[in-house]
Amino acid sequence: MNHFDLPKIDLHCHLDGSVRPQTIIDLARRQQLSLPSEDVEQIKSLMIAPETCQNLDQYLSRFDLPLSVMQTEEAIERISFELFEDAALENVKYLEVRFGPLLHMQKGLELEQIIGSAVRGMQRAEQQYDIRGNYILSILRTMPKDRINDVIDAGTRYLGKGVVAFDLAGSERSGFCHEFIPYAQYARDKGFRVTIHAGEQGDGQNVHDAVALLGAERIGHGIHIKGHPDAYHLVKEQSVALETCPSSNVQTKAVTSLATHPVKAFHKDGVLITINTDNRTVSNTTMTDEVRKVMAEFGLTLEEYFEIYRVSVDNAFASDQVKTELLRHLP
Ligand SMILES: O=c1[nH]cnc2c1ncn2[C@@H]1O[C@H](CO)[C@@H](O)[C@H]1O
Ligand SMILES: [Zn+2]
Repeated sequence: MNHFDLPKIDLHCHLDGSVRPQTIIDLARRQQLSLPSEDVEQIKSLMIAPETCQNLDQYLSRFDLPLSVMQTEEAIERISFELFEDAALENVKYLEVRFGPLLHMQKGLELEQIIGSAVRGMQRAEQQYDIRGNYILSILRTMPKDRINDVIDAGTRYLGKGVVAFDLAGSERSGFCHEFIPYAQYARDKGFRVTIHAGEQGDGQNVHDAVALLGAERIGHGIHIKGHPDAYHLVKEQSVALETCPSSNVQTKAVTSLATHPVKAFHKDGVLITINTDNRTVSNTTMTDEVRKVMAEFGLTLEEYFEIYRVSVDNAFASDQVKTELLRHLP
């Protein structure tokens, strides 16, 4: 099967984890920043998280290097454009990219400039390639909460014009949802859709809480609903789609191996699952690779692949018009 040619949808992809290594080198030169190395292979190896990460936190240590060059409007615009370009060139037809605007203020950029730059890069790629997209604004759970509403306010200007949703990301502790209820509510009141990273490193209860307390319509990963009947039933009953990211899930030890990933079991049992990259560079992957790996490991038929593609369309935070276009790719 030619996985490259299949139409694909990626609903869970981080901007800062998907930067081309060569772009890091170019931008560092331009910004007169010193890098640990100027060799593209070296930079690549510093960015890719090992298969043997101890946990999610070790995986998350790989983001400092890309973030160091993502502190200007030009850099953010370029990286956004290149990510959509890379995805379009492997037949990704729709891509939702997320990033944490608060991580891009080290050199004095304002939130609106940061979000605007990301959106402009995406729109430039949309004009040039057969791809559509949207942005999701992530809040890092470990950061001070005093500027969360500022991110939501700045993003509101772009709602429906490139920004669609609110997310919580970063290190996952048990019970984190309780602290974020008013922020998720504020985002929903402003018109943001909600997806939350949960059940990746933390337990199934986090997934339950993300849906019940934060109004999550989708869950980033959600692996640990396996073994948590309440969370499992809630996800199924409320048709919450899981954004699984198989390679990343192996790296962060959300699963012990691809063979033990619950993606196929969930799908067979009627849990809505989607296949995504998480981080193209940090997880050293593409949508083609993720689809190939899952289809090979679990012997998925083309029909099953398109069932999953349809789940992605149904649960995308896209306009009806874009969804109609995406459904045209079904055989
Ligand atoms: O799989 C993940 N789980 C939780 N947080 C993540 C994951 N991948 C990336 N980030 C975090 O999201 C931030 C904004 O893009 C990144 O800087 C990283 O800290
Ligand atoms: Zn993620």
